Order: sequence, then C-alpha cells, then structure tokens
Amino acid sequence: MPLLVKICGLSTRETLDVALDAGADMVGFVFFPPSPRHIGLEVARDLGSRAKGRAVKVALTVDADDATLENIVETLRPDILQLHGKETTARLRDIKQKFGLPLMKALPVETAADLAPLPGYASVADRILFDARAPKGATRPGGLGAPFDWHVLENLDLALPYMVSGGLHADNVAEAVSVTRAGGVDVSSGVERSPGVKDPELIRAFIRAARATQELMVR
Ligand SMILES: O=C(O)c1ccccc1N[C@@H]1O[C@H](COP(=O)(O)O)[C@@H](O)[C@H]1O
Repeated sequence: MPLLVKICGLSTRETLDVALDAGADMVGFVFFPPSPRHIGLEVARDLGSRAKGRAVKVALTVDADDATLENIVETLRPDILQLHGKETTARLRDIKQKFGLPLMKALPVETAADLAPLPGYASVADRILFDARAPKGATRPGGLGAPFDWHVLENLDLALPYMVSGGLHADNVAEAVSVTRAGGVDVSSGVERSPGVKDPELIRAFIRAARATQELMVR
C-alpha cells in the first residue's frame, strides 16, 4: 500500500493547487479559531469544491460541538473528520452516528503511557493520527512544528491504519516512517515559511521526500 501524504492547514487556492498538483493524497483544513491556519466557512466552501475528487478532504476540529461540525460538513463536504481535541470514545461514537463520516482521532504522544487510550479509540475511529503532545499552555494542541520520540511507536501492534505528524519536514520524514512504520504522514509547519503561510517549494519537497520512503512502509 502506498504511503498516504497529507498536507494540512491549507487556506488559499494557490497552495491548495500546489498540494493537489504535487500529488497529496489528503488535504487538511483547520477549523480552530486560535490557529493561524483557521479558515472560515466561505473559504471552506470554495476550497472544498476545488479539492473535490482530487484528494481526500480532511476537516480538522478541536472539541467542536454539533452545530460547528454541521456547518463544516455542509460547506467543506469533507471525506473524513480529524478530531484533534480531547474527544472521548463516547463523543466519537456520537459524531459518527450523527455525521456518518469516517473519523481520524489524533492522539497526543510524549511517552509510551500516552498510548493507553488506544484500544478505546481504535474501537470506533477509522484511523489514528499520532501527533506530538503540545506543551502545557500552548495555544493549540497541534501544528506547532515539534516532533515526538518516534521510538514510542516502534513496537506498536495496531490493526487500524495510522499516520504520524508533529515536526515533520522533507529531511526527517523518511526516518519517521522507518521507525514508526506508519501508513501515512501529515505535515503543516514543515511546509511553511511562517506560521500559517504555506511555501509551494516546501510542499513539493515534502511530497517528493515522502514518496521516496515508500519501500519502508508497512501499514
Ligand atoms: O495546524 C494547526 O494549527 C492545528 C491546530 C490545532 C490542532 C492541530 C493542528 N495541526 C495539526 O498538528 C499536526 C502537526 O503539525 P506540524 O506539522 O507539527 O505543524 C498535524 O496533524 C496538523 O494537522
């Protein structure tokens, strides 16, 4: 199975086109006002129709309520919801039942103890995203450009597909895949020139580097 490459935090037509033309499998849109990548619903509608059928559209939310999710689903028309907050297994079940969309649950990782909630999430999520745990007091739970210790996932035995994120860039993505055997990689800061401002060349370089890791991938 080919490695899935997700470019997250896209907020303009130009950079979305770069990601799509360079072959991104998944494109992520952030709906979290404190983030420099947050987009409003009208932009979501525009970018969503532009990406339709060209890549998997991912809506990233953080502990969003039903009304917020409803607006996002109605405008972006996502293919999958990325839940990047403290959503419980019960909340995942509820969201799945209400919206009928596949779910990718982000799990913050710093040490092996952070993997404890995995069995619960794996019983309802369709995919897991292992992301670096944000430091206390951070303004957002992800998208900070910091990696975690990938060796925490070294002996992971998970039936569900999983991706890794956190501080990835063109020069470290191969090692991240090699250590974690993840089936997908997700990047935001590593393809930006400043927070929220995507760089076309960095997007292309990341996708090229990720594609070159293909033979290391297991799941
Ligand atoms: O990108 C954001 O601003 C963001 C906000 C809130 C939750 C998650 C966010 N981004 C996700 O974080 C990881 C890692 O990003 P980075 O490459 O380290 O910047 C990735 O999954 C983003 O989708």
